[in-house]
Amino acid sequence: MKWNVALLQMDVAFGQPGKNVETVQRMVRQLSESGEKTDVILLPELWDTGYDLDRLSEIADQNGERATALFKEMASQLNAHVIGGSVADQREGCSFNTTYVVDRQGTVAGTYSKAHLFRLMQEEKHFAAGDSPGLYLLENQIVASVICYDIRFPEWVRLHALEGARVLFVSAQWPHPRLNHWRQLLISRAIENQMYVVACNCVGEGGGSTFCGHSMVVNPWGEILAEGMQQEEIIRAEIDLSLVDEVRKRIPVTVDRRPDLYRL
Ligand SMILES: O=C(O)CCC(=O)C(=O)O
Repeated sequence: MKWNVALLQMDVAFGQPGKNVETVQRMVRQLSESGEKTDVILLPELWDTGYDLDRLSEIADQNGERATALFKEMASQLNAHVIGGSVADQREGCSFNTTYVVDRQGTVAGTYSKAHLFRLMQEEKHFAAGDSPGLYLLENQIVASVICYDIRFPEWVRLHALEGARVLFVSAQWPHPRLNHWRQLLISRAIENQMYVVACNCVGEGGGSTFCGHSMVVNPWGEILAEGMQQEEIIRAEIDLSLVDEVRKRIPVTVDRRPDLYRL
C-alpha cells in the first residue's frame, strides 16, 4: 500500500477561524490544480482558532461540526482521507483539543482528543484532556494520530504502535526556540517504533509564539523523506507501508522487548 501524503503547513491567523478556513480551501485548490494524486491530507494543530484560548466560548467549534463539514468537502474534492489537524471543539460543557479524521468516503473514521495538555501555554486551564488513544482504520490499515506535546511521551506513542499502528500522524503548533526538539523527537519516535511519522506544524505568529514549520515525513528507518522550511507551503511525500513490515522484520524490536523489566 502506497499513499501520497500532503501536509498543509499553513500560517494560522490567530483567533480568525473564517480566514483560516479560506487558507485551507486555497491550499486544497492548489493541490487539486496540481493534478497530482493525493491520498491523505494532514493539517496542523488548532488550525482554525490558533491558541486564542481566552475567546474559546466565542470561536470554538461546536461538536466539531464546522470542521467535519469542511473535511467532507475536501475528501470529496480530492478523493483523499483527511486527518484534520485539531480544532478546539466544545461538547458536553467542556472544550477539547480534538482531531477529526474523515475518510475518502466522507465518513468520520475517528476522533482523538489531546491527552497531554501543554502547561507552558496554559492549555490545562482551557481544555479537558482526552483519555483514549487515537487509533483509526484507513483502507484497512491501522494508523494513529497524536497532537504536538504528545510526542514527548514515548510510552503514549509506543502504545499506539503496539496496537498495530503503522503510521503516526502528528499535528502541531510547535514554536521556537525548540525546533531542535521537534526534529529529534519525530525522528526518534519513527526509529524506535519502526513506523512512518508524518508531522504537520504551522508557521507564523500567535499569542507571543513564533511557530517553526519544518513539517516532516520520516520513514520507519529514521530517514527524512520530506521537510518544510519556515514558510507557508504544502509538503508532499509518498509513503510505502510495506517498509514498516520490512524494518520490523529486520530488527524485531517488538519481539525483543522486555516489558517484564520495565512494565511499559
Ligand atoms: O513540547 C513542546 O515543546 C511544544 C508543545 C506545544 O507547543 C503544544 O503542545 O502545543
